[in-house]
This record gives sequence, C-alpha cells and structure tokens, in this order.
Amino acid sequence: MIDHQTQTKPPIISAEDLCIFYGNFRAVKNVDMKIVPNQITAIIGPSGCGKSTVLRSFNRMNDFIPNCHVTGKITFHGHNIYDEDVDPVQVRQKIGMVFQKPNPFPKSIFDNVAWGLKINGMKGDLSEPVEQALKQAALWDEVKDHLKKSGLSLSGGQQQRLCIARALAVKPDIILMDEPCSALDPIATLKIEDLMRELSKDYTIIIVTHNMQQAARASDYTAFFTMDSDRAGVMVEYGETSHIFTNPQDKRTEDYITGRYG
Ligand SMILES: Nc1ncnc2c1ncn2[C@@H]1O[C@H](COP(=O)(O)OP(=O)(O)OP(=O)(O)O)[C@@H](O)[C@H]1O
Repeated sequence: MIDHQTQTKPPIISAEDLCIFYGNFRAVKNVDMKIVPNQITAIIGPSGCGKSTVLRSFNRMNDFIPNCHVTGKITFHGHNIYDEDVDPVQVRQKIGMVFQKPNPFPKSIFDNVAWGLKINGMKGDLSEPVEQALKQAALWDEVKDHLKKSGLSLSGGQQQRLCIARALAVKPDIILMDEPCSALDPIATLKIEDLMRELSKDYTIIIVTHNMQQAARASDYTAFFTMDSDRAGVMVEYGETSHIFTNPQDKRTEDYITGRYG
C-alpha cells in the first residue's frame, strides 16, 4: 500500500480499525484511513464493497440505519465521533453531506439554504449568509433574481449545487459527497467537478464515485476498496490519485482501474 501516512499535514479526520456491521453482517472491515485536509479524496471500488457505508460513517449518518453499528474509531478534532458524549447533530454540522440524487426541500431556493442556519439557531436577516453560500456553490448568478422560486424548479445540476449551498451554509469543515454526479449530464458533472476543485481551497471533500474518470480527473487522493472472500469491504490501496492510476501497487487495484474486474 502506498504510504499516505507520510503526509506532512495532520489528517483532518481519520478512521482507525474501522469495522461497520449491519446486524451480524460485517460490511466493512479494518479500515485505516487518514484524510488530508483541503484535498479531494475519492473512494472507488466495485458495487457492494462498502463505499457508501464508509462515507456515511464519517458523519454518523449510519445512525439512521437500524441495526448498523461501528467498531474502531473515527477521530475528528481529536475526538472519536462515536464516543457517547458526542452530539451527532454537531458532527453533521461540521461534516456535511451531499447525496446521489439532488434532494432540495420543497421550499424556495432561499429557504433551502437558510434552513440549516435556522436549525442552528440563526435569526434575523439571513440574506447575507444565503448569498455567500449560493456564491460559493457557483449558483448565485443563475438564481439571484428568483430566490423565492421553488428549489424543485431548478435543473438537476442546479439542484445539486443548491444542495451543496445548503451544506456550505452551516460552515462545515468537511463535505461528504455520495456519487453527487450520477444523476447529472456530462456538462453539469464537469461543473460540479470544477466547483469541488474551487471548494477544496476552503473545505475537505470526500467523494464516492463509480466513475473512474471522475476520480482520476477530480481527486487528489484515491482509496480503492474491494470485497474480501467473506464479502466484507476492505481498503486495498490508498494514495495520491496520480500514483494509484499510473502505478498501482496491488494487482486488484490494477485489474479494477484497467476494467478487468470481475
Ligand atoms: N441498510 C443496509 N442494511 C443492510 N445491509 C446493507 C445496508 N446498506 C448496505 N448494506 C450492505 O452493505 C454492503 C456495502 O454496501 P454499500 O452500499 O456501502 O456499498 P457500495 O460500495 O457503496 O455499493 P454501490 O457502489 O452499489 O453503491 C453491501 O453488501 C450491502 O448489501
């Protein structure tokens, strides 16, 4: 495995001996992964190898899945986010998530972005932070004259950028993206990739993608996962994207990226 631990910057979040279970089934086992701040990290691998499961564990989104439990540690700002005294709502404020299918609320564009601010207790005129988040999500110019229109009236790509704006409004440190472009056309996809690059100046991004070209184009680091003989997802190789794609160390990675998997 390429030694991603040689990074000079301390990781912003790290998984240590992470195992994730659905009931008795161990879906992911023994993952050690240090995420480099202000970089884009892609998680790739065949269907069912646990990419989304791992991603969801980074902000305790898996708490919503009955039967799902985690062993090992995920350390963020020096704390294991699974410790009993940690409030998962606060974790999700600092580690936001954007899903595969754009999921704006059936509310106005403005209210979609203001929603997170309101539930975090912000009152008064929210136009300034809403504008800022929409600008950061590269959507402002397209929507500034109709902020009262429903978020659902936007195109798929615009809806996904609205969801990104909604995640950004509460000022997270990390944004998790679960196949954010799979429902989008190639132009909208490239727009999101450009946006990710821009956002990585201020945020850390972890993206799950099925699209290897996307991982190769848009990420700085890549983690390749596969399934072990017991069907548990394992991390095979993790390192700089340029190395993983040009000089994989493990035959399983090479087979996957050259399309020989399965
Ligand atoms: N809610 C759930 N309950 C039970 N098992 C689940 C649940 N979600 C996922 N699994 C199982 O956990 C394993 C990993 O699933 P996961 O969705 O994380 O994989 P993935 O790599 O993201 O797959 P895909 O690329 O198809 O989205 C699979 O065997 C899946 O069937």
